[in-house]
Amino acid sequence: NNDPSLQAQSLRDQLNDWSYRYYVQDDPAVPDAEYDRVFRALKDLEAQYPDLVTADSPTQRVGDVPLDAFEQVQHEVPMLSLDNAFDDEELWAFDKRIRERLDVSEIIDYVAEPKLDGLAVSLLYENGELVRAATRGDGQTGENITVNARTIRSVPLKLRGNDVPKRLEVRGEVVMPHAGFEELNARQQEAGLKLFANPRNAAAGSLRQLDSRITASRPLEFYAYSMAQLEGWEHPPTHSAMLDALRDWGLRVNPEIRVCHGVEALLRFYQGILEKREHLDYDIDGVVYKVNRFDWQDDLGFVSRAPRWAIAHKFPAQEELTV
Ligand SMILES: Cc1c[n+]2nc(N)[nH]c2nc1OC(C)C
Repeated sequence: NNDPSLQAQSLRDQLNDWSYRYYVQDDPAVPDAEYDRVFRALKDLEAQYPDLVTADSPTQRVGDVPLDAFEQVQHEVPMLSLDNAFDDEELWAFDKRIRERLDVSEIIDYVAEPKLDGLAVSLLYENGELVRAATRGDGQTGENITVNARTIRSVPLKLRGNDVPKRLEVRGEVVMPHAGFEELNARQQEAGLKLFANPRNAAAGSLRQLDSRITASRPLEFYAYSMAQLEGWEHPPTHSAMLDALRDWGLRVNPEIRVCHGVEALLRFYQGILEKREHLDYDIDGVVYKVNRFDWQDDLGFVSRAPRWAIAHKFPAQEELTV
């Protein structure tokens, strides 16, 4: 077909499909060179017909004009922190408190997730389009980092499929993988610039850049771990069903996440992730357990700043890496 608008649409769809395969399914469909070739073809087509450019085009990820400052964002649903458990007894006590409060005798299903050591971020999608990204800040007020979040390839600019919520707020962690961190510090060293102390600081520094071209040059990845606002879609009954929905919409969800039946299963998961820890591509500082059923999460609610229905089970501190 020689209709440039149809050509542009088909190139965009092709590139977005390949990105989904690469980032969400961890199963690339084509070599990077093929992706780049089609990307350049779209770029050329858009240069020839500028009014064909759409906000969700993969070519629109790198902003240009740096911001003077970050706007503030009020989180409609506060971004809370987590209580910690440092040993098995505290975990048994956590489970006991929950069963007593719910007044149930059955074994509780939890979702167990690696706790990524990065930066918590909120992504807001309206009618499937990414309209705003914000840092956690103090949990109530964060910074608007939308232009910077758009540069992260594993953040979809548009939700996948045509049956998407009217409004969806996704929460997750932005991390910098070890390999990217080492390369970045090598470049910083070369250029006589300051080195980053650890991947978490490097991710924070990269996300809070006023110039999104710098952010675009940094190896950042996003992993979704929960949903805050949801409109125009039937709320999933469990956290695990919610994570499946996020994957279907094109959000990357950590592949290590498991549903665990009771505390023994949580402790096995904890041991398993602890053994995997040094082979993972990114830093983690523990695992997070969440009651799977949302009706029970609602019954349990929150104490002051943290949910009663979730807890972080931290690892012993890693010997500090000497940079
Ligand atoms: C603060 C936080 C951090 N993390 N990290 C993971 N993996 N899940 C997760 N959930 C969080 O909060 C929810 C329990 C709301």
